[in-house]
Amino acid sequence: MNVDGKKYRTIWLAADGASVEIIDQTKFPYAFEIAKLHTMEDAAHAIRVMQVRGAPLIGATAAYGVALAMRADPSDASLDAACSALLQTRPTAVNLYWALDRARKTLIQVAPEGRADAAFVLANDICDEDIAINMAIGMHGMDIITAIARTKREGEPVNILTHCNAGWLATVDWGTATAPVYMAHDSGIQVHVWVDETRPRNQGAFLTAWELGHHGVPHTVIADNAGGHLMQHGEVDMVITGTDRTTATGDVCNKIGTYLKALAARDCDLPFYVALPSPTIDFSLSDGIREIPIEERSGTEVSRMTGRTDSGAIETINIVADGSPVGNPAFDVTPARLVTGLITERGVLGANRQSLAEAFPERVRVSA
Ligand SMILES: CSC[C@@H](O)[C@@H](O)C(=O)COP(=O)(O)O
Repeated sequence: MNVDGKKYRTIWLAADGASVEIIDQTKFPYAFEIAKLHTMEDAAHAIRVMQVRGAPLIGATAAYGVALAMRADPSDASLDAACSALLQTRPTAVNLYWALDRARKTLIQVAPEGRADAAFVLANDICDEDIAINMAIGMHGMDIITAIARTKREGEPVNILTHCNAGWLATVDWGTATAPVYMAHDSGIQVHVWVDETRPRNQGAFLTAWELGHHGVPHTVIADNAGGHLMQHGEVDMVITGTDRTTATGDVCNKIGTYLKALAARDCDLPFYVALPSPTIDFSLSDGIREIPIEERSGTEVSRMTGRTDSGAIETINIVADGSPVGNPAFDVTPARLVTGLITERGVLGANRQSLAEAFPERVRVSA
């Protein structure tokens, strides 16, 4: 997407052809900075500390991480070591496993002397595919927004609530949940986005607000707890979130607090959509609540807050009573029964085994 008139992806091969550049997302919303990854360890670090984050971008970064490892040492042992080191970086988004599995299966068939080049081609393909997938998600999701827009009075926007950042910063470009929003906005449909996930990491306030603002999409940041109230008062027309892992049965795992939005949407009889690229589907799982590993992150993300003071300094403060233990589960699972539809690159699907299997038969066979 455009940042101050210049087109960016979130990750790309640097001009030197040997390193990889990323937008450093730990600097948002105060600075737009590019960081360089020279080694597989740099890529693993970038995923671990969330310089890059969001399920599709984690997968793309892992693929580049393998390529950097192959440039340093293209042996079988190095390939295995790189895949297993990168797999340890974050547990919940299945795109990480998907990208590494694809990289390993592809590269093991290539002679070591050709592996680095093949690995960079593969990483680049994964990035290009992610963009194409998100554009298709955008087109399918835009149809839903268009239908709601037709029910609105002149000048009234379609109000969309999204949680966390499933925007272009979470992918290579366009985003998943935001792709329909950007496409609707670009085609002249009036949209307004309620932006939340203000805690624990402020991904909505820091990232989604930043990217919507830079694209000129009208939006309002709200506290996480405000969503249900706005739904009860007719201020929300639909919810669209992303997902880090979706089971074969349509259960959806996404940033903590997504489940509560889905419950409120159901109580208010509002559509709750989840936008996802097919690499986010884990066809090996059937029960999201029991089977999806949930990342437990540092309690300091809850007990501290970082922000910019009026004088421009970035400071971190403590906000929890001294001595109180703090828990920080980073994701939750929304059961399929609460999901109105899954917006995928192959259309809007029912959140159930049959719809997913019919839309992606080649994936079912591979994981069966
Ligand atoms: C298109 S991204 C979907 C999800 O990855 C996104 O909603 C999310 O939960 C990101 O969590 P994060 O912890 O920032 O990696």
